[in-house]
Amino acid sequence: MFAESVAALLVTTVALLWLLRRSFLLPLPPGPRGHLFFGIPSTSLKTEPWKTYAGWGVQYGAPILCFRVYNRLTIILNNHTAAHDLLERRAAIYSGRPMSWMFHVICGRGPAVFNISGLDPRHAVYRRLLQSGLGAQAVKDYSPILEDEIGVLLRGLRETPAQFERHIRRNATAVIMKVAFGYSVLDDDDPFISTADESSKISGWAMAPGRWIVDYLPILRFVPAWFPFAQFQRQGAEWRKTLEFVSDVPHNWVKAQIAAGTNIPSFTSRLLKPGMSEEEEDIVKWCAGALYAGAADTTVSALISFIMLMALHPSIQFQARDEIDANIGRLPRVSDLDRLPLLRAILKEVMRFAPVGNLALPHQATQDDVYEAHRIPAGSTVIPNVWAILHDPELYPDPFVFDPARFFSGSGSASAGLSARAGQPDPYAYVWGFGRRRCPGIQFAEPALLLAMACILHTFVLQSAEDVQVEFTTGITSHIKPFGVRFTERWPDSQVPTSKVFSSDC
Ligand code: HEM
Repeated sequence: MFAESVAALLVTTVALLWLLRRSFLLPLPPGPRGHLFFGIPSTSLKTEPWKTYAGWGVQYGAPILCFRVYNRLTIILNNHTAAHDLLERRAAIYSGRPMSWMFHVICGRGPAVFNISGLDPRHAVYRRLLQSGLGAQAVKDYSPILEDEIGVLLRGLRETPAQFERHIRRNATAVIMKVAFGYSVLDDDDPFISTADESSKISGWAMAPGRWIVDYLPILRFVPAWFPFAQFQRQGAEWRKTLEFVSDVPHNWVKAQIAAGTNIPSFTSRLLKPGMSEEEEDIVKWCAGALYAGAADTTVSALISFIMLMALHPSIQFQARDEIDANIGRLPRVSDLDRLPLLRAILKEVMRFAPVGNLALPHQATQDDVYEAHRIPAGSTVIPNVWAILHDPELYPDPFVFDPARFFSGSGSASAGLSARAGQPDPYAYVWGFGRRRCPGIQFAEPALLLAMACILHTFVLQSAEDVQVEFTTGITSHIKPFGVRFTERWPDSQVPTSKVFSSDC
């Protein structure tokens, strides 16, 4: 008996040692190692880093890469299998967010939905509230808001088409401010319009790898702002004010409206209950703020890409317009969208060709792990290279060709002339992110985008110069760099009364 116990102990010890040895001795995934102390210079990641990562994938012949900036490790997942295996199948240990001392602590954004760790109990509460507030039923309730705001958008495009970006941005902000807070954006100078754009830029700057010394030496967060080298404290304090404006002002505005009995139903007013604890109210505030932060810049990027790509591809534009004319025959409404399969395929192709988030958002490994004989240490930042996946020629032949037929197998006039390439993987598996951090706004974003797309094509013909070079901006969300698009009205005033075209009742 004694001998058996000793043998069992020995076997267990050897097995444990073997396992430990295996994971400690396994190499990190391949990738550029850079300088012994500094690692990779962060300046090399300033412009379109997704292309740099894809290039490294070819150079090192591996779909999963590793590099270091100072003392922080980043793992890049350059293909769909690695992204799926780690971020979906092992979501339990890949749902963290990398700590950004600059953004989370100095700018005060730690508790935000986007930033909170997947292990924090608040994460599950946030997700539950967002899913119920953005689910199919909620979207039905918000349809009148979408339809009303489309009227304002079309009017703006008609009056000052050259400013189409400004109109699109106004529309995205107005919709989400109404949904989240019941707040009406009345004019283009509303502070929430410019702040949406600014907040998104601040998030990108504050989380840029290698930019803030405090991210690599967190002890520096205690250095006072007046200290000569503490520029990060001064900049952080300024950004904090802008970001707090976005979360606190509308929340307090809803509370004041409720107290005065003048509130209109919104995500926030539905969730705020008398006698709520401070903690519960704080959760509501961060969730509503996440609607604004999640929706405002992303939908702008997708819609602007759509407009530019339609202007560059008139034959696809006209087929989509024919589908709208044949299946609906008037200004579309939310309830009509299921009758526009070609338009949905176009949206998928816009999001594949010009992804809104080329690197989604970074996840963090919360435990040591081993993948394909490589070690992934706990605490590593894990980035899915969505751009590389969506431009992988094995998944999407001729990936740099804009071709909605990849996702359209319909028949009839709308499909005439489209190449028979349907059946390529649905880009929605990647463009919305992965696992437990996947975008909770999908059910809201898709109809909002489709409605705007359908109404724009119903109302205007879009044209651009032919020799335009499509280029992209770098940021958490990426945009096609703007070029001129001409909007020609399909229904001159004399034929269709304005109120008929632009009212949501028609
Ligand atoms: C074109 C539109 C949109 C795209 C492409 C998009 C894409 C994404 C992506 C890639 C992520 C990160 C997922 C990950 O970490 O794996 C994300 C997260 C998120 N999105 Fe969206 N999104 C869009 C619209 C929206 C809208 C309309 C809302 C809300 C109304 C929203 C709310 C959020 C929130 C709250 C998160 C954070 C989830 C978390 O960290 O747990 N998004 N989105």
